[in-house]
Amino acid sequence: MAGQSDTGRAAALALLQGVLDEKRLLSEIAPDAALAPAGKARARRLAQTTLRHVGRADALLKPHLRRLPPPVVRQILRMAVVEMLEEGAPPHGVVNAAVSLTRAQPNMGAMANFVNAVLRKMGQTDPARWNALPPQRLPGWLRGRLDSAWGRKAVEAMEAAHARAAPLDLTPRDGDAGALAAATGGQVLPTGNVRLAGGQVSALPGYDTGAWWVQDAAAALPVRLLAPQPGERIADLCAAPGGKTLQLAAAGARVRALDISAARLARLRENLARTGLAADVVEADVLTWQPDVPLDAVLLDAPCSATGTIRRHPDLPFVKTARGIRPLFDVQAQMIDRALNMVRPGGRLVYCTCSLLPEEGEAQLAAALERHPGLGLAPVEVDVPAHWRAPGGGMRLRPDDWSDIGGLDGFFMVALRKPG
Ligand SMILES: C[S@@+](CC[C@H](N)C(=O)[O-])C[C@H]1O[C@@H](n2cnc3c(N)ncnc32)[C@H](O)[C@@H]1O
Repeated sequence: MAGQSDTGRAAALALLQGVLDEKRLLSEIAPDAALAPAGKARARRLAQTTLRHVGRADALLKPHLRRLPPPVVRQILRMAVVEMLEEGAPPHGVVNAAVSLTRAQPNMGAMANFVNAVLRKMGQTDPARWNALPPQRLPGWLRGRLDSAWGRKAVEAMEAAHARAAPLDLTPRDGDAGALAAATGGQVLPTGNVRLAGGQVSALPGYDTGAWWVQDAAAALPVRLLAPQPGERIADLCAAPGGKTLQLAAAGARVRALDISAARLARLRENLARTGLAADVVEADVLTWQPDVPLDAVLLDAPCSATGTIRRHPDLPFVKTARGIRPLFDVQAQMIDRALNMVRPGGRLVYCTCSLLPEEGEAQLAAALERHPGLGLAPVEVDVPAHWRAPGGGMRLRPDDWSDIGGLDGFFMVALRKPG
């Protein structure tokens, strides 16, 4: 009978096939229902670690493959190499598990000896050789764009950042990062978040009472730029699953949290319930919705390529394409125009995207300023490193920033003021 770890490997293999062979995002692949929560988490972790290092595994495997094996066998080999060399799992167990997994695949029994022979050689690899392999490269289309935007050195630094899993950042509901750090054993970040190495979220102190929520330090900054005041009417457009809604509500604003996705809004409602915070939840399309009265401020966290989140979503580079992303640029511009329509004269708009592409950040800002004469940059009171400030206004954050303390998501954000 298969043990939990074998079942976990089979589930991880299914996730890898979904991403690498079927070009589906991990979030779109239902986890194996037969697995216990810990097994699901392990399968996801193994799949994600493999995705972060596929390029390095291929570099080691290449001399041993006279021709490419069938896709399923290729994924088994890649996963086993990463388990042995990146995770440091004992080769004997990994090789045996990979051979069993190969035998369990339809019509792949004859490949079992080949898998065994290749992986036995891989198991003898000097760890120093693995560690010396360069980080996995981004796909050509994305690498080219980032290279022309930020330069080759920056791209290599971002690739190195993508090889590392993201830490766990928490936002305290009461703003007291010091107390939360003391309770959880975490580190206070300059953004007012608390950083932990990882761990089971629901087991951390304060989870049940909703004393905090999980939110990358970079993702917590747009609300700080908006500087919500108690009683202000603020719409959080594209709100789900609601990290920014929670920040706005915790600041005492009267929040309308709007999103087009009912499934994602269900998660937002759960987050509100857990933290005991209040917002008016609206399922609607930003491109058609209009508030009944003009708003003091709007936060627009627009749908984007999400290329700033590759550290936590290593599946993205294998699934997203330049062609798939391009239509979003127009949507973002339309959303900015709609959002400005919702704000009262003198009101604020914060626009942000978790993207590394200037088309979704700096270029959107420049075009919006051109389309809307009188629209101005709002003063930014947040204390951030000078190099985060983008030359044309707003802030540019990259995953290779803060490399000594675990990095942060890539983002562009800007605060704008509508003419009075
Ligand atoms: C970047 S995510 C938002 C993350 C969220 N602001 C947070 O901090 O948790 C973008 C969201 O935009 C929503 N969305 C996409 N197109 C939309 C539209 N036309 N109208 C409203 N929401 C939309 C998606 O459902 C998704 O939840």
